[in-house]
Amino acid sequence: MATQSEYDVIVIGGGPAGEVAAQYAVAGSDRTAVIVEHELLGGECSYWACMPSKALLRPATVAAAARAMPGVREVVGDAGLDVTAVLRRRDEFTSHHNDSGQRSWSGSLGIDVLHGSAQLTGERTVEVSTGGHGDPPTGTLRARHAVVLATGSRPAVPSIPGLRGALPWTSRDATNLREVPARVAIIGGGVVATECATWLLALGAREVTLIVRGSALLASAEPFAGELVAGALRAAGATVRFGTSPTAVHRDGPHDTGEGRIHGGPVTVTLDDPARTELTVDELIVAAGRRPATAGLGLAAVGLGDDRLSTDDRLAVQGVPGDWLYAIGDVSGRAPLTHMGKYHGRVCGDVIAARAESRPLDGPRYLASADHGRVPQVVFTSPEVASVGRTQRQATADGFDVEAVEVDIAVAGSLLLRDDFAGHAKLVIDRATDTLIGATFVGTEVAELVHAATVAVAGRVPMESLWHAVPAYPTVSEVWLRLLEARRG
Ligand SMILES: Cc1cc2nc3c(=O)[nH]c(=O)nc-3n(C[C@H](O)[C@H](O)[C@H](O)COP(=O)(O)OP(=O)(O)OC[C@H]3O[C@@H](n4cnc5c(N)ncnc54)[C@H](O)[C@@H]3O)c2cc1C
Ligand SMILES: NC(=O)c1ccc[n+]([C@@H]2O[C@H](COP(=O)([O-])OP(=O)(O)OC[C@H]3O[C@@H](n4cnc5c(N)ncnc54)[C@H](O)[C@@H]3O)[C@@H](O)[C@H]2O)c1
Repeated sequence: MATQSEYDVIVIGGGPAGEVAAQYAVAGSDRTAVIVEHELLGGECSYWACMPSKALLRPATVAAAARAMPGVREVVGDAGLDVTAVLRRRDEFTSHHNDSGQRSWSGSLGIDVLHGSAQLTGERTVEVSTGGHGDPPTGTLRARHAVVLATGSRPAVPSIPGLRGALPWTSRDATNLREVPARVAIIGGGVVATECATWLLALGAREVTLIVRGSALLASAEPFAGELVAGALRAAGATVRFGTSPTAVHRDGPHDTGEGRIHGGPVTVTLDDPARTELTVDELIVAAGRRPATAGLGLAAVGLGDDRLSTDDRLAVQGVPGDWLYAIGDVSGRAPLTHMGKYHGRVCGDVIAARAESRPLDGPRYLASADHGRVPQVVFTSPEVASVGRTQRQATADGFDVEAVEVDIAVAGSLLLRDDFAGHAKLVIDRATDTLIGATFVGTEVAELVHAATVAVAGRVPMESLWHAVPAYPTVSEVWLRLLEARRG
């Protein structure tokens, strides 16, 4: 059990959001904090999500760039990736699922870490079971100032007959794969599905089929993003089936062989198309979204009626008086991205510190305003999709009178990067204020382009001023000039 039972701040969940909240809540003070974590300190992001997925994707990007470059392609040839070496590097990125580095970090800040499952039992009171959920509690902690819920999210598994019993892969298996299935079907057409299809093809999967119930990949992005990613996945050998969902799943001999290993015999997926098409694959991956991890958190004990949390912009949970309960990161139901969870952690930690010291919460520092129309995201497919703020469709739905401008990315910098560079960019401009409210870039390695757009959106920089932000030559950022020129006509 903990070295003490009373802390200034108790954080439930030691993912990126929880860690940062604890750090900011105690920074420069003698306040005490504990993080209760039932798996590994560092959370989903470090061991099963961002880190392993990006470690699997980067070698494919580098190999494709090398193969596209005369003078280099003659040296690298057509050979596929060295799968063993890629997986070894992936395992280094996830610290072989050893969180001692994270624990040293928290120790260096004076933050205690308690291994166990936590649940709320009343105001400022948290019960911890060191065994797991459902086990008898092993201790009760009390928070003097705040309890922060940072429990993340869980994959949603649709109720399709036979699906759960077939022991399909979730993103945890796909990011921690130990063997590459030759034939794979993926349920979903969102971020996990498209990134996962990209690395599976690069690692040598022979048949990859995306089963997409809607009519687009990456449906919440600008439509051209999903179209370009679908085209690239098909060119790499994937099959993308739109407008269809599985109606039944059957597996011969499902067997829990462990994370990232093929879970039994062949899987047959029946689709709801008129032909009742059956796909037979070696592994099925569920990438159908994620749900906030609120189950078993004891929300009813603090008067919350259901399992959905809603927070104000100080990240305090609404419906709980006294400003002692906060929710951040994926569990908050706000943008489910690591950088946004860490941002919540910074805002929430600062709010807790100010309230503990009876300081006024003046100024924008204490409000998580970036959640509203200013969220950046990069989808690390090939091509990448980098975006911030609202799409044209979202902006119109939100009542903005918008102007959109778009161009292909074909500038000196992009041609220098790759002879075959292909990409597209779009700006969404609010006519009333003449400021940028959304931007999307699709193309090879456009990830680093998005922060300039984020600065313009967050800073409400007038379009007129952007004209004087001169992009260096020759860089892919010259696309900004092309966009502004296209707008001038
Ligand atoms: C495959 C994949 C790839 C992704 N790639 C990216 C990316 O490239 N960039 C990006 O920004 N985002 C990415 N994401 C999203 C990102 O992983 C999440 O947004 C991020 O992990 C959320 O952080 P968090 O701290 O809110 O939750 P988590 O990282 O989920 O951490 C929550 C922690 O709480 C613990 N916990 C839960 N309940 C309890 C309890 N009752 N008691 C004690 N501990 C508990 C869990 O064990 C976990 O460690 C990806 C997601 C997936 C699935
Ligand atoms: N690079 C990144 O930033 C990154 C990478 C991976 C994941 N993530 C985060 O993780 C979250 C989860 O990703 P995701 O891809 O699982 O979710 P998503 O919401 O992006 O996509 C879910 C997909 O599953 C489909 N779907 C949902 N329910 C279904 C059902 N019952 N039957 C068939 N299809 C169904 C949806 O139509 C959609 O295509 C995302 O919100 C994203 O923020 C981020």
